[in-house]
Amino acid sequence: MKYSIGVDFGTQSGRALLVEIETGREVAMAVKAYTHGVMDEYLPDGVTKLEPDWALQHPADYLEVLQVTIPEVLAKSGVNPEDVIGVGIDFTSCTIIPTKADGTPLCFLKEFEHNPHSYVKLWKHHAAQDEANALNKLAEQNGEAFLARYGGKISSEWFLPKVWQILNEAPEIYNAADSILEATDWVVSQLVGKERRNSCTAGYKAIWHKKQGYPSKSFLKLLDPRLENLVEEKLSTDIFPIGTKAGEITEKAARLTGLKPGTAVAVGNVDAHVSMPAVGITDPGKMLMIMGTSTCHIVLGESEEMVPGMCGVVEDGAMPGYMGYEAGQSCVGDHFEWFIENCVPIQLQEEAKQRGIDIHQLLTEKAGQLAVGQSGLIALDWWNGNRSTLVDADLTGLFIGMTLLTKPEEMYRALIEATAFGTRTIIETFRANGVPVTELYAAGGIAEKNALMMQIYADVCNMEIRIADSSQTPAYGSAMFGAVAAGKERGGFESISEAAGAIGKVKEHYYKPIPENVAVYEKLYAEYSKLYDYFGRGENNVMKRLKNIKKAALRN
Ligand SMILES: Nc1ncnc2c1ncn2[C@@H]1O[C@H](COP(=O)(O)OP(=O)(O)O)[C@@H](O)[C@H]1O
Ligand SMILES: O=C(CO)[C@H](O)[C@H](O)COP(=O)(O)O
Repeated sequence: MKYSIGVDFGTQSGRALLVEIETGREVAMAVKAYTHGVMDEYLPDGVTKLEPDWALQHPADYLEVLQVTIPEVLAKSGVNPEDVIGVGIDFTSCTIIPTKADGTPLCFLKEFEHNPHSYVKLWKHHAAQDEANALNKLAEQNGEAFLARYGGKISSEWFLPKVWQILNEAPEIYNAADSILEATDWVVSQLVGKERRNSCTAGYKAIWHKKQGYPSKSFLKLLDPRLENLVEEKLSTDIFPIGTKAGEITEKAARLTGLKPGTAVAVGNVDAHVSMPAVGITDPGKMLMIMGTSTCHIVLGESEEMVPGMCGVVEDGAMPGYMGYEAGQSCVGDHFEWFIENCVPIQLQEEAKQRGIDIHQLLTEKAGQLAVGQSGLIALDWWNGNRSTLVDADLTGLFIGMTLLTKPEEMYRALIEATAFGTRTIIETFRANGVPVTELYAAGGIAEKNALMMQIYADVCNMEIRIADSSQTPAYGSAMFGAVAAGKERGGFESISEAAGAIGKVKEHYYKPIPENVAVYEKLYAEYSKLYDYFGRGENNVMKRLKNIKKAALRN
């Protein structure tokens, strides 16, 4: 038997999954929580305070994940490393890291360890909104064609606003960086000893196009004369398609991971996109929601359509041979996390403890006893801004309909429904703009853990939902890409579509819309849509004004 390992670098932790290639059997899994977690208040020195909307990570944590989880899956499974023929990596994105030419992250250097800009900017770092706004304004004025490929707006989560923020606020870091790259490519470089930038993050996050390349020098100069040579100075025009081999495990990486030197390593990928073949999707119209801290929506299309508010359309971005469309919601599980940390009374916490269940399970159980519409609540799912279709990180959350009788489980349910309405808005926007969405699939921690939530999504969207048959879908997808990198002759696959056909999998059980619920959700969705437009499209910018007042108050 031959095996492949997929390593999924999430928001809070990294996990490795060892897969038997022929059968798709998941043999062993290991998780390592990041030692430094998400740094959103202080640097590791404990004194350097971060401003609001920052979210950083420490690259040492990524190496630790490799060092801990790969030996662990080898030990747990008893598989001989000789029989592991491939490794694939996926990551959150856009998650970027400034490094020296030899790959050393700037935050590893003594001189920069107290400088926040030397660390990894995590996908949910939202402090480059000013740069994103300025970029969008100039791109629009200049008639830049790339803008439409990103739904009309470049998000503050993406590569260029984040890099520009470094330049604006810490030119010494910008100047010291020989390379600024996606964390997925950095980890791959640590395994194979050379930089191999992937087409997925280049396309979706760094405004790279297969035929047109990056934004022009003249546009970059218009943004800031110091950015004119950004591509030559900090990026690369050598972009490697997903589904190809980045290289092989070096002697150094072998010492770190316990793998054999020469093991094939796939070009890096993104947690969302890598999950498509894992559920067996290889053709257009089938939308996959990857639901966790945030949700990404990926769907394949035949033609390049310009969809307002999508995250991007990239040729070969998710599956070779197709246009890959991405949209997303910046905050899904994070809503529920916020809620359980801040809004759950002690009695409920005790009840969960006594019954030996998770507080999410308890709230879900109670929320499941409510009839649709019974709470009288609607929420706007913008606790971490709106990624699609408004592309605005400055929007914030909202509950409407609260009374003295409002219960925590009603609020929890309203948050679930809000995320479902957000997804429906995305689906309808795709459909209205020439990208068919005919089937719905879900993967990720939440799709597996929360049956009520999946039923609510089926009812709100009035679509059946099929669920990934792996609790580690991204890692499983990465293992498939690892097997493709190894190639057929070594016991892997010829192509990712062959792999998807052979071992892509969904559960037998799927969710079907319940007609009575669908009818009530139609009414609630109509109300949600009104609130969405009112607060999100400029009619009432109260959320932004409050944010400015807050920023001013924090400065004093
Ligand atoms: N039973 C549950 N129902 C809904 N959300 C949950 C449940 N359990 C955990 N979560 C949320 O799921 C998120 C974690 O999702 P997961 O897929 O495990 O991680 P990640 O997004 O980092 O890959 C957290 O934000 C947490 O609040
Ligand atoms: O933007 C994304 C992919 O393009 C994801 O939202 C981001 O990577 C975070 O993923 P997760 O919620 O699973 O931690």
